[in-house]
Amino acid sequence: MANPRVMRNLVQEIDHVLHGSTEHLTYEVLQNRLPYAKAVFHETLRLHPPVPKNIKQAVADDVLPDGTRVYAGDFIGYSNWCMGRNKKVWGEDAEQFVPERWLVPDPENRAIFGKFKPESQYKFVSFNAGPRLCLGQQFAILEALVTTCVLLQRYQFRLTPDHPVPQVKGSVTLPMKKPLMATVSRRTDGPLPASTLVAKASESPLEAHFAKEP
Ligand code: HEM
Repeated sequence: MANPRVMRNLVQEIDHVLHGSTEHLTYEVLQNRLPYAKAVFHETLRLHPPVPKNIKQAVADDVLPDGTRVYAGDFIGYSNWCMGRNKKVWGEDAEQFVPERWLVPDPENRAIFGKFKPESQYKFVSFNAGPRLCLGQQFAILEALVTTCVLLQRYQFRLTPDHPVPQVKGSVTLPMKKPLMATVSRRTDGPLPASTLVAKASESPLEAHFAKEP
């Protein structure tokens, strides 16, 4: 809602793939045909991880990649909220909401927004990493995509005018301090026809994003 460009692209992808119906909302479609929606979900969790910090205990002596010694029994805390915003990890635009960072061109498929490119679980740690990776990760992604598709096919969401930047409370999870105030109205524009999609490759948001890269 705070990013009209992303919202427009998201609605266009959903309309283009699903044609205003939930009939085509299959597992295959959710996995492979909605790369932009998947990118928006991952970009949201990168900047707003529902588990924003964590603590682990070393089971054996070890040395971290930067040379720090760790001894069995030591506790190590880390903030994935900070990791998600770290420019050394995500680049200069780390604090910007840019779903395109999760997409690569897909010449075979010719999908308008390219192909979803997952990151290493040790870089994108919102679902933890390693042997104790979130067991529900794939389920959570599918659930989020289904909900996004169903809602955006039917409703339009707008932040109330002059909405302040939402603040979060410090907690084990990441609750908001105040409710997000929005206006929800039924969509009257119907599914956007494919002709309103990115007309020329040079106007593709994905290519525009890549064009910025050195
Ligand atoms: C956006 C949604 C979700 C996020 C961000 C998330 C994140 C996480 C994180 C960070 C952990 C690691 C906690 C730790 O041990 O330090 C975790 C563990 C786990 N999650 Fe999720 N989770 C999500 C949704 C789900 C769902 C929908 C399910 C089940 C259907 C689920 C099931 C589990 C289970 C069983 C574990 C424990 C895995 C283990 O310790 O081996 N999660 N999740």
